[in-house]
Amino acid sequence: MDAPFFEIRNARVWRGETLALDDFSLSICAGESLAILGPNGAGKSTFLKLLTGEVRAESGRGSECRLFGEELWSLEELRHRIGVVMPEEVARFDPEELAGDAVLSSLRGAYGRTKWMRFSPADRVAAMDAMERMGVANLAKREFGSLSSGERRRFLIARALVHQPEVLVLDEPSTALDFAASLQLSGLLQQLLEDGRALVLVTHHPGEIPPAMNRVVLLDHGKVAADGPKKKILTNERMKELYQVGLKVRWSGGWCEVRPG
Ligand SMILES: Nc1ncnc2c1ncn2[C@@H]1O[C@H](COP(=O)(O)OP(=O)(O)OP(=O)(O)O)[C@@H](O)[C@H]1O
Repeated sequence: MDAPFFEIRNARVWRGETLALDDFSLSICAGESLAILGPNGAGKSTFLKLLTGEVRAESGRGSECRLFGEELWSLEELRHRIGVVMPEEVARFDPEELAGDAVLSSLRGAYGRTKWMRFSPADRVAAMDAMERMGVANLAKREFGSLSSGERRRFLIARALVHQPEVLVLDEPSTALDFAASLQLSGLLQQLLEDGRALVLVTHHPGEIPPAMNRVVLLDHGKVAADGPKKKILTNERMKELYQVGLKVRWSGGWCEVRPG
C-alpha cells in the first residue's frame, strides 16, 4: 500500500513567537482529497506551509511529520510532487509577458521571464496540455496582464498541473474572484476531482467545496476541531461553535449553502 501523502502526530509549529499549530495530528492518504476550513488565524496557512515544506514542526516530544513516508525531503522534489496554487502568485508575473510563458516557466521553477530559457518540444506539449485541461489554451498568446482574474487563476492551476503532481494544494483559490468566476472555479475543481486528481483545498467558504470532495477538516486555534465526512462535520451546531455566530447549513446537489440562522 502507498505511504500516506502526509502524516503528522502531536506536532507544534511556531510562527515567530506564535504557537500556530499545537498538539496537531492529521493524516492524508495518497490520492485523498479534503477541504480545510477555519476562522482567521486558525492555522490554515501554517498547515499548508507544512505541506509544502516551508515551515517545519518542532522536533522532539514524540512528534512526527512525514511527507510521502519520509521525515526528510528536498524542496525541489516536493515542488514536483505537490502542485501549489496561491492566488498571490499572480503578482509575480510581468503583466506584459505571454500568459503561456507563465505555465512554461513553471517547468524551470520560475515566474515567467522565459527569454533565456530553453524548452524541449515535450515541455511545450506538457504546458499546452495543462492549459487545455484548464480551458485556457486559446489565451496562451495573450499578455498575462490583460487576462481577467478568473483566467489568471486558471493559468496558476495550469502552472501547478504541468508537473503532473500527485496532489494539488489550493490556498483560498477564489480570493478576489467575482461570484461567477468563483462558481466556475468550483466547477473546475469538481472536474479535476472527477478526473482522479487529489486536491487539498483551503477555503473560507463551505459553498466552494465540490460535491466530489467528501472529507472536511475544521481547524480552530491551531488544533483540529473536527475531521470527517462533510455532512457530519458541517452542521449548524459546529459552525456556530467555530464562528461564534448563528449559521444554518443546507445541502443541495452535494453543494453546501450556509446562511445566517
Ligand atoms: N510570520 C509570522 N510571524 C508570527 N506569527 C505568525 C506568522 N504567520 C502566522 N502567524 C500567526 O500564526 C497564527 C496562525 O496563522 P495562519 O496564517 O496559519 O492562520 P490562517 O488560518 O491561515 O488565517 P487566515 O484565515 O487569516 O489566513 C496566527 O495567530 C498568526 O498571527
